[in-house]
Amino acid sequence: MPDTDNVISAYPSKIKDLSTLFNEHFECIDGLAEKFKAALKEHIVSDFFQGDEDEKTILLDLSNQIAAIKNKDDLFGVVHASLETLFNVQGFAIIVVNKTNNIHRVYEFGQETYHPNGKSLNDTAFETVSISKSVLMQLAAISGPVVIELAEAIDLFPDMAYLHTCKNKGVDKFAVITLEAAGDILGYLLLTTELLATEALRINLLAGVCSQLSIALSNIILIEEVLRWRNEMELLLSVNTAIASVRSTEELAKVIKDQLKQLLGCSHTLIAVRDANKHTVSAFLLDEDARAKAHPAYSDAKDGQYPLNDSVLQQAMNSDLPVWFDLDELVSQPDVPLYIKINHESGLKELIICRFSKGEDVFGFWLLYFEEKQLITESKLKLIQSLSYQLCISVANIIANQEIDRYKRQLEEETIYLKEEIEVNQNYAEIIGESPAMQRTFRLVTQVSRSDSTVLILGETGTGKELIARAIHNNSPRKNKLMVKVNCAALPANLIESELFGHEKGSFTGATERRLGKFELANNGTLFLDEIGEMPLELQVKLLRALQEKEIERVGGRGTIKVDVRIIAATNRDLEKEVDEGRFRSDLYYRLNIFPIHLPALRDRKEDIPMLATHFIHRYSKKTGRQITTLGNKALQDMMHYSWPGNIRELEHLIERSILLSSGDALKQIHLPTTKPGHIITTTNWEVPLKTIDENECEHILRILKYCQGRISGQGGAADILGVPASTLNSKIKRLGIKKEHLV
Ligand SMILES: Nc1ncnc2c1ncn2[C@@H]1O[C@H](COP(=O)(O)OP(=O)(O)OP(=O)(O)O)[C@@H](O)[C@H]1O
Repeated sequence: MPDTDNVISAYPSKIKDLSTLFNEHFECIDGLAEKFKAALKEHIVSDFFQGDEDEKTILLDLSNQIAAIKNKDDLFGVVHASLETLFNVQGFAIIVVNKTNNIHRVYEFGQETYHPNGKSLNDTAFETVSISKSVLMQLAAISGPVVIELAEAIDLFPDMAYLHTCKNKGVDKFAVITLEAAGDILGYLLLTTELLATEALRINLLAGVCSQLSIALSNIILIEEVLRWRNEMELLLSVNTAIASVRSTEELAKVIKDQLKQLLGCSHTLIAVRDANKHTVSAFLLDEDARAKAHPAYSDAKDGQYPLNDSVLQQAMNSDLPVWFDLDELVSQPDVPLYIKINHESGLKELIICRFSKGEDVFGFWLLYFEEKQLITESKLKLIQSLSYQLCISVANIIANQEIDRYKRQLEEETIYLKEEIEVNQNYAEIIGESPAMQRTFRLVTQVSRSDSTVLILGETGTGKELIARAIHNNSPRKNKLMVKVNCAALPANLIESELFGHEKGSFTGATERRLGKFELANNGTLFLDEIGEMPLELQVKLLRALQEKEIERVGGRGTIKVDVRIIAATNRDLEKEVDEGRFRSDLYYRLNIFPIHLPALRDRKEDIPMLATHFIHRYSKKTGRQITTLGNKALQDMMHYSWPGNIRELEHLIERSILLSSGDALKQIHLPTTKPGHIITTTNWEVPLKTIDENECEHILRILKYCQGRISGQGGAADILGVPASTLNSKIKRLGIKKEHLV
């Protein structure tokens, strides 16, 4: 109930004037004045009660409308309507303060909104702007409605379109009213002060509107939070499903590109994993869209190996939560890592790093770069953390799959070698030779086998260099590991490096998968470098380095890999001569020539021929199902007088062929080749071989086939030279039992 005396005393001059008038002119006015006073009092009281009732009704209406509000569009509609009706307000702004990382949303609403950057109302309403810490502090000092100058308000919120609109309209003062709910400051309402001056008596009404507004605002913030959370959960679920089905780095890169980057609003991401040495990390998954790609140092940075304990990674390694970095601050510190430097110089502002760990073991990191500052909210950090757990599992799976693939390939290759070894062991079960030269060789083999020394086996083709190499390996402490053979003459120069040292996926055209080199495959075993004299000069340097450092680097790889390999090299070239003529590096020659073994040519140990011949007759009789029990004297004599340019291999093949061409249980004849340049037949007791027409024909066809390297048809082919149609030659070949292997 208002105090009417006080109200009347608020109008003293008017009451005084009235009573003077009445005193002077009317005696009876005294009684009327009392009545007037009573009436006025009654009017003021009733007016007051009416106003109070209106406000209550308005607030009740407002509260009903506010209760139905679901989003900020509804809120602006209702608040605008009530402010306009109650206070004739044309425009207002609501600033919602989000304390996390000083991110603030400014919701503006006004007519004819003007924006300094020429943006329209649709662009500016609800825009998100960041507010400096000092402004925040000034705002926090506001408790009730305060009046500030327009210039002051623009200083606080230079980008607020609403203020610029007001400036255009000539408004020079503003009221700032704090919006609070349950003791928390939600934000601020900005209005013109004109309203406060003219509606001074309705300040309570304004406070009522503001408290309703605060409730609605806090509801909207909660609804928004729930919706955002629900959206994030949905996205997280779909990303999780996508990540769960990822099997390769390519698939992972696609999920990151198509879903994660958009979800997190980051410029690019990178996954780094720990290297085999366990002290450094290097890139595992690079982002194709990395801004720093144009940076001159990008290629160095991308291929770099970074210590796990560098100033940046160390912090992420020690934190269970994602760690947030300001790149401006980071680069001002000493020893800033190259990857930070190039990203900062490419305009990136912030970085979040999550660690990947299996239990206590940190095996990698996820780096997310942002182009703008202060866009990382607490909820985004939580989201990043949840995603990093999924990514961690996915990356661990990919690495495990790669390892399995690698082992599978290694196993496949090892199986090939083991099969070869079994075959070879069957072949090489016996090394035949009783000549003093071979006995000397056996002694050397026994001596060197026990050590890890590099062995260089020299000798003409077919003298048994590989056989001796296997004997050394099989008698060495490494015999339970592989002996891996590389034929340096059989590979194109550009492939030998990858054959020896392996390659990383994508290191050259055709390198579709990471591949182990022979060095790695022979780890803890023996590497047999056959035909070492054929190795290209440029690769000789790399081989020398590998032999000296005992470590190799894969083609396209980052960093070196330690290997423990025993080297046995062989050549039929005169390496000293090769060195003199500049085709073989002298330093590599000295590195290989630690323990040379010279294998004698067969012509220099003819005393071994009968034994070798018997050995091969047994082997091939068995193989062909024949029962050859005798070697004719003439056949033996022929062999003893032949020069054997192809050495034991030639002897072996000739015996096989002769067995095929013979009949009965005696091998009476060895089908030695006729004179060829360089193949001097040293037979002293020349005898005319008594051959059948078929045998002669067979020999002649074989000779021509060899000359044509097995080509039958076409110009210059065997049929062409022999002057018969290809079909005729084919049927002759069939009839005479000539096989491919006879051409060797
Ligand atoms: N002492 C030996 N006793 C039995 N067989 C032998 C002997 N020496 C070589 N051989 C046979 O000769 C064939 C060729 O031997 P090997 O491949 O070891 O020669 P190589 O010197 O390495 O030849 P290349 O220089 O052409 O590579 C083998 O199939 C093996 O059966």
